[in-house]
Order: sequence, then C-alpha cells, then structure tokens
Amino acid sequence: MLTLPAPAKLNLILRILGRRPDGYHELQTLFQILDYGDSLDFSPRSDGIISVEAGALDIPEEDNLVYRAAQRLRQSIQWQAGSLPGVHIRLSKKLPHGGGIGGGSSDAATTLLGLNHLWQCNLPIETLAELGRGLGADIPVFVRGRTAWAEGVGEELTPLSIENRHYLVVAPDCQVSTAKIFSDSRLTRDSVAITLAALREGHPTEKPLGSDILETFSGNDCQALVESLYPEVRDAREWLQQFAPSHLTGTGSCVFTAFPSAQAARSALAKLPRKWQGFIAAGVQVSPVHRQLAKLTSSD
Ligand SMILES: C[C@](O)(CO)[C@H](O)COP(=O)(O)OP(=O)(O)OC[C@H]1O[C@@H](n2ccc(N)nc2=O)[C@H](O)[C@@H]1O
Ligand SMILES: Nc1ncnc2c1ncn2[C@@H]1O[C@H](COP(=O)(O)OP(=O)(O)OP(=O)(O)O)[C@@H](O)[C@H]1O
Repeated sequence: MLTLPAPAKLNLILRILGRRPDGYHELQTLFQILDYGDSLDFSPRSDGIISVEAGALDIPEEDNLVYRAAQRLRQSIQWQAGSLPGVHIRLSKKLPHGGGIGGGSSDAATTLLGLNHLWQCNLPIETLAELGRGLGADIPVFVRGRTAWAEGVGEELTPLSIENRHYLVVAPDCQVSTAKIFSDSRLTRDSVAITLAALREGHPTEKPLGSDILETFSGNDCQALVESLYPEVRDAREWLQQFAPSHLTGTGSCVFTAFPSAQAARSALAKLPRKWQGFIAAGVQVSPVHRQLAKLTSSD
C-alpha cells in the first residue's frame, strides 16, 4: 500500500483582473503550500476497478475529485490488452471542504502523482498538471508542488520562496461555493495587474519574501463579498486580527494569520472560541507529497 499526503494551500494574495470569454477569471495569486492536509492510501486492485472510500465526506463516488482524477489518468494511457489497472483509494479528510484551502484539488493532485508512481505511467509533471487543470484551476499548483506566484486562471506558475512562517487557519462553520462567488455580479474584477518584479522590488531573487513585503501586497478581492454573504467569516477574521493582519484564503470560508513561530501560532490557537475549528501549519516551499515521492523514487 502507498500512503501519501495531500497538503492544503493558502492564497496569501488574490487579485481578480477580469473575466474571460469562457467565464473563468484571470487572476494573480500567491499560493503558499502548507505542511498540513489530508492523507490518501492507494491499494492496487487486480480486477481493474477504481474505488474510493471517502469516510465522512458525503458525496457520490463519481463526483469525488479523487475518483475523477484516477479515471482521467487511466484514460490518458494506452494500456495493453488485459492490463487495465485498478486501485482502491482510502481518503482520510482533515481539511474542511468549501474552505478555500484546496482540499479537493490537493486530493486530486495527490491521486495523479500517486497513481503515476503506482501504475508506472511515467508521465511528466507537465502532463499531470494539464490533466489536473481540466478538473480544476487549483490542481496544477499541487501537482507541481511548489509555493508559487500564479497567473492566468491559476495555472501559470512561477515558484517563489517565502520566509518560514506558521499560520493559524480558522474554519468558520460554513462552506462557500467557489462557483457562487465567481458568478456574483458584486465581485470586484478590476484589480490592476502587478508584476513579479514589483513584488520583489529591492529584494534579491534568492532571498525569501518576508512578512513586510507580503503585507504590502496582501489582500483578497473575494473577501468583501464573502464577508457580506457570510458574517461568520468576518467574525472569525476580526477575531484573528487581534494577533496580526488576517485574510480570507481563496473564496473562503477559511481565514488565516501568519506568525513568526509555531509557539506563537499555538498560543493563539489555544484562545480560539469553541464555535470555530482551527489548525496551525507551517508554510513550506516544497509540497510534502513531492518530498515523499522523491524518497520512494530514490529507494526504488
Ligand atoms: C479561488 C481559488 O481557490 C484561488 O486559488 C481558485 O481560483 C479556485 O479554483 P478551483 O476551486 O479549482 O476552481 P474550479 O473547480 O476550476 O472552478 C470552480 C468555479 O469557480 C470559477 N472560477 C474558478 C477559477 C477561476 N480562475 N475563475 C473562475 O471563474 C469557475 O467558473 C467555476 O464555476
Ligand atoms: N476529495 C474531495 N474533497 C473535498 N471536496 C471534494 C472532493 N471531491 C469533490 N469535492 C467537491 O468539491 C467541492 C469543493 O471542495 P474543496 O475542498 O476543493 O473546496 P475549497 O477548499 O473551497 O477549494 P478551492 O480552494 O480549490 O476553491 C466540495 O464542496 C465537494 O462537493
């Protein structure tokens, strides 16, 4: 059996520049990958069936992004007659869905990466990222597995390093539909594009971006709308604001604050009102799934 993590992400910056003819939005975002997330167990099946056990996640198997990613990967390969592989995937969810932390997307990316390894498909990362992009805009960053600046609909990625920080992520008791927020006429879609050079101004490329510069550019164009629709999200963010600047991630519902140490994040978490769930996580440059796959490959 192969067990792999599916980490969460935060959008440290999220700017919406406009809407494309296909309805998708042009955006600029800074993806921070975290060391915290779901976990997937892959067990080969000899009967050629793909099955997914998703615990408390109450959605039909064929709608689960894990199932859809496995099907899509298998369809992209010409298998020799009689050699169609099967797999049973057990998904252990820790990440709230509809939280803007990319849980479903990351599960799908880990499925593509894990089955590429298990089934020995040998597809390059670029191909896996393209397969993922067809399932969701957030999947390519998890397939590539680097904290990154993103443009386009989120698939044009430039890896970027960010200083070591620890995040307290608070999940209010509500789920936000990404489609609902992106289709709302009140969403602000006219942010001016910034350049990576502007983001980095005065910072040598090899130096990780620090909190000072990140706070200058931080902000999420979905935040005002999401908070007006879900007052609980505003309450949670305002509670976090007592420690340091706090922001919405993705289209919510989760909000976050960065801390310089795990201990500072932990002591804030200890004060979290019982009505909300929360977790702390370190920001990482390289996804834990890539670290684990690299270890497996080197021991093969
Ligand atoms: C908000 C973010 O989480 C930021 O990282 C992502 O852009 C959302 O990515 P995602 O959840 O993978 O999104 P998808 O599953 O591809 O699309 C969900 C819905 O959001 C809309 N959507 C998504 C991404 C994007 N750049 N523009 C959009 O308008 C799509 O029209 C769709 O109705
Ligand atoms: N494996 C999965 N885990 C969670 N949600 C899934 C999964 N597969 C499909 N979904 C569906 O996708 C929807 C969005 O879930 P997800 O956790 O990706 O939201 P999110 O955190 O807001 O993501 P994003 O930041 O990508 O917008 C859920 O409401 C659920 O119906």
